[in-house]
Amino acid sequence: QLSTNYYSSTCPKLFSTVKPVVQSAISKENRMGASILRLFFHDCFVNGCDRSLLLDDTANFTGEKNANPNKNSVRGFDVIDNIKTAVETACPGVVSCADILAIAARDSVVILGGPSWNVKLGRRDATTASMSGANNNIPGPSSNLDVLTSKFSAQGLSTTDMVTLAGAHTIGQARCTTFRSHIYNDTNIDSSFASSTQSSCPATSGSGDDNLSPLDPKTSYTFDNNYYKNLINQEGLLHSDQELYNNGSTDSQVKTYSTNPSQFNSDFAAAMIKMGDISPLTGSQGQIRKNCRVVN
Ligand code: HEM
Ligand SMILES: [Ca+2]
Ligand SMILES: [Ca+2]
Repeated sequence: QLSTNYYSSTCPKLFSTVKPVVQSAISKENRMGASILRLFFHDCFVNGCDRSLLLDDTANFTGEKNANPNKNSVRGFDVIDNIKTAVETACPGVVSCADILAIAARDSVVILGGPSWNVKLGRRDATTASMSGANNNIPGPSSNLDVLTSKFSAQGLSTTDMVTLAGAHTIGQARCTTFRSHIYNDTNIDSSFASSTQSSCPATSGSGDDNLSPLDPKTSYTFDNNYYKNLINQEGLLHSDQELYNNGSTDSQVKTYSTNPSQFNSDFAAAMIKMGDISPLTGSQGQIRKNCRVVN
């Protein structure tokens, strides 16, 4: 039902309106591309890619921003607002926030050197959100391979898709609280990587919880296949990262990607399209929000 040319007559300048806003946000702060890509994932796993995540909490509405996987963690909402403002100027009332984020996620990957793909469009925006869905559906950093597999499977994504999409951790940063246990307690970690990471993440819970470390230290701002090389070197930052290469069924795919960047790139593009297909609102469902943070 979604199509790549959905706005070709109603908003022909859509792509050329979105990309410069994404570009300037990344130029201002390199990390922002990663943050936008993650917004897409955390939204699509809760009621599909309906941008439930973008809705602000109000006195009588509880959204997803304060769910555990999102609180003090997801970021980039102001950039989505800036894109929406630019798109509303070009084509008022036509383009959904749902589609804007799908385009912005693609543009972020491209700007950081990753693959491109044709974004399917025609999604509409939710009028509801689900805090419990966010808490239950989005896998946490201490998940083992079985939990990761089942949370992706619940969204119609295969284990192969999961290993591919986890390659998004080739960019961006994580807070100490999300990897403390891995770097202090796990044994499937390179010892010098563990000690260097420990230097900015104190062992005691409550101290330095928000200190950041790069998910892929060597090429933190480049979308490449280096994440998989890290896993083979036992340099995954999160417990969940290293689970993908821990003598299990996904080891072979990690190995393939570590030596074959073009296969990773083409699989990543295909998997992003697949994730973007999760339960879209179409036709008369939902609405085209005027402001991505509030229901019309
Ligand atoms: C496989 C299961 C996954 C788990 C357990 C996981 C977990 C995490 C955690 C704990 C963080 C750090 C958050 C923080 O400290 O605030 C993070 C960051 C990130 N995740 Fe994932 N993630 C997964 C899959 C994905 C997928 C599928 C994508 C996108 C396709 C993605 C994109 C990102 C990005 C880009 C960042 C860095 C964000 C930034 O720097 O602002 N992750 N992830
Ligand atoms: Ca959603
Ligand atoms: Ca990288």
